[in-house]
Amino acid sequence: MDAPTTMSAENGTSGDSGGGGGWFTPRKPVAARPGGSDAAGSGERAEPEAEGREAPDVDQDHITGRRTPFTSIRRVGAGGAATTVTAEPQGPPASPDPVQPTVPWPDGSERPAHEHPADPRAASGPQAPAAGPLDAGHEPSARPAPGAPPAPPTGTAAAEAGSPDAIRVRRTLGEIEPVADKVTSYFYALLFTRNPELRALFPAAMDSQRDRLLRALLTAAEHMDDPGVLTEYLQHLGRGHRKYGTDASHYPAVGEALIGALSRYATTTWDEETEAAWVRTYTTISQIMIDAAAENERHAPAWWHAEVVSHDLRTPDIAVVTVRPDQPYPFLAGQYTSLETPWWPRIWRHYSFASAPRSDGLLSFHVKAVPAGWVSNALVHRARPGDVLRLGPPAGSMTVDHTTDNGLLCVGGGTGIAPIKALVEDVAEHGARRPVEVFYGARTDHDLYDIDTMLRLSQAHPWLEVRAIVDGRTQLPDAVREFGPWNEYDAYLSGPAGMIRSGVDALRGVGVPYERIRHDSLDELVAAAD
Ligand SMILES: NC(=O)C1=CN([C@@H]2O[C@H](COP(=O)(O)OP(=O)(O)OC[C@H]3O[C@@H](n4cnc5c(N)ncnc54)[C@H](O)[C@@H]3O)[C@@H](O)[C@H]2O)C=CC1
Repeated sequence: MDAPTTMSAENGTSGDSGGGGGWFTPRKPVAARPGGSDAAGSGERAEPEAEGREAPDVDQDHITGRRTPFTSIRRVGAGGAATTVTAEPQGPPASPDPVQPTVPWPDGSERPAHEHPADPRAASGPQAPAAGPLDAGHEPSARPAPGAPPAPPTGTAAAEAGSPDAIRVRRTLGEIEPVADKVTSYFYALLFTRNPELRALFPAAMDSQRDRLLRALLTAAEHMDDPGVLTEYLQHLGRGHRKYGTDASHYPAVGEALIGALSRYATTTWDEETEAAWVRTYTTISQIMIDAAAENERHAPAWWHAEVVSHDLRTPDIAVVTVRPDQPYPFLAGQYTSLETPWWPRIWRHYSFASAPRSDGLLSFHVKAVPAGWVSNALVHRARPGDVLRLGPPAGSMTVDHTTDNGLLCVGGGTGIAPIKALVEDVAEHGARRPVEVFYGARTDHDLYDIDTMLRLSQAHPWLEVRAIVDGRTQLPDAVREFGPWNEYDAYLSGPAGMIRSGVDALRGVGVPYERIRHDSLDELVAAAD
């Protein structure tokens, strides 16, 4: 199964993945489903559905009619790159990665999400789109997640708060929310009809993909008044979209399709002022993305080729896949990447690195094949040594803070144990004498596919305690609550979205402040990601 987009305890916002909630509304807390298995909880995020689930119903006049010129978008990231977002009705500025984590089109990512600008421990690694591109969060009480914008204000008063542009943008979003599917269809119909060359940047079947791009754009627009978090988010999106072949010249076309779709469906609130507000907002969004991509291009490839060097089938549906990147791949333990197989071009999924950086440069992933998982099934049942995959940039901020001596409470459910193992190795390499407590949860004994590795680590390191929790009398989060106290620990949760939700609840219930709780994006876990 895919890995997540990383985040710390996060709040709810819409993002590039589909999971619970509409595009433009704050994420509603989703009740944990004890014992249940999340849609993506068991693995790969939902796969894109077949293309064309809905007739676009494109207005030909609209397609060929007046277009909104995005002349202020600079094609190259140089020259006074915008690094902060302004929602003031003036100057141009910057840009996101939709889906997949995203905005860039094709995917949308990067986890997510996962760089937390507001988090002092946030990793500075590349993308998060798996962070993905617009990842999103959930827990309403938690702080914003890395790589994801903060939850929007709620209520009428909140909707009317903020800059004039932000107010107009939110009014548009409020009006189109009930017809979000139609707006999406129309947006892509406009985009591809006017710019057929862009179609090749997207997967052949791309329902979830298309949702990501537009969703990412709208999510970003919704948060234009929060430059601190948004800028980081958009930069991440811009970097993450490089792997899709996104180019600065593509942004105006997307902006025109965006304005075309919004103006068609926001008939009550759309006027010249509103259009001007959207043009400024999109120009800001796209410029940030373009600048981030240009800056990233100076020191990192858009993607890495990675040859499979070993494929270890641990259970009938779980494989440990090890690859050798074609060039150095810098990342931090606890991060994840986006991965594309040769069998499903332009379909990217997130997987966490299952080891801390190794001297031989090899990277390992734990993959669980899930029923509808194109990528996960290919990786588990088809991939063999010699096959070449593509990797996006690393992302995620679920990394170890080496500036503190706090203990680490690590909770890994199923293949969510992968990044936990990497964190343990990271602590070991730093020679720290800080306590690390790992709770490794699984449905059955048989599902504890990596328990031998974890036990070997605990035998080698006296500061490490590993506990296997198999479903039965108690579930993973309950077990964590029974031990403790955890007030001297930083918590890391990795696994199914439901486990993370109930894990956060359990930890908060025993007094662990949310700023000490880190996990990947729940949205990434419950919906298609990149
Ligand atoms: N492969 C990777 O690199 C990574 C995968 N993940 C995610 O981890 C998940 C792993 O899925 P599976 O192995 O199928 O796990 P699973 O469904 O077999 O569950 C693993 C553990 O989590 C507990 N759990 C599940 N749902 C729960 C809930 N609602 N409340 C409390 N506890 C719950 C189970 O009791 C079990 O102990 C996937 O969602 C995947 O996206 C997360 C990080 C990295």
